[in-house]
Amino acid sequence: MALTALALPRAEVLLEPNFLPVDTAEALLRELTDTIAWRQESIKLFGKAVPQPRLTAWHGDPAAHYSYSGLSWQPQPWTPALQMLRNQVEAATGTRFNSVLLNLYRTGQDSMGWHADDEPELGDEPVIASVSLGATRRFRLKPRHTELTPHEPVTLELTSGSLLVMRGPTQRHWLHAVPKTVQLVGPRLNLTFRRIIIS
Ligand SMILES: O=C(O)CCC(=O)C(=O)O
Ligand SMILES: [Fe+2]
Repeated sequence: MALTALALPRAEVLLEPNFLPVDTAEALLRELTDTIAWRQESIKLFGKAVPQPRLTAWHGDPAAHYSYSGLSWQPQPWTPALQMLRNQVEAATGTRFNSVLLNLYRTGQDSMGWHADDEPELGDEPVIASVSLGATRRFRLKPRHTELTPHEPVTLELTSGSLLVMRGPTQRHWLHAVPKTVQLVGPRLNLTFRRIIIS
């Protein structure tokens, strides 16, 4: 299997559903769930601290500082498991990454709202490589400006072991989200590998 491009205007989105074997994904899910120092961060909304509906962790090279949703992140060091996965993702994408954001969606009530990964630290056309482990969740994409990019929202089912890559102008022209679901789903762990531009 290889990365396959989706036919979307003003975007480069590629998907490889079976990037990791099922048992590898299962073992990695268990190891990361148990060993990562998960935190529930809060974001300021209208001056009020609102806990994010998911757990997060940030690992990377020491120089890869990052701000995300108004939060400032100092990366934790690479663990052997994260380092090994980074090597595989770099080989599959032909891109170097210096950090990874981990998100743990504990239940169907955990989610991520509409956003683009367009922070200045990521540069003009960032490559974001996203590995999913555990429960299948819906990943939605929609144009930022429907006049410029007329297209219906797109829904992908991100299964355990899948690799999704967003690159080129995707973050400039599209938003993405992981909506809540009322279905009874187990935990899902997502890792987005990124390259922070170190100034
Ligand atoms: O969980 C996902 O699939 C998406 C995560 C995401 O968009 C992000 O970390 O910026
Ligand atoms: Fe994102």
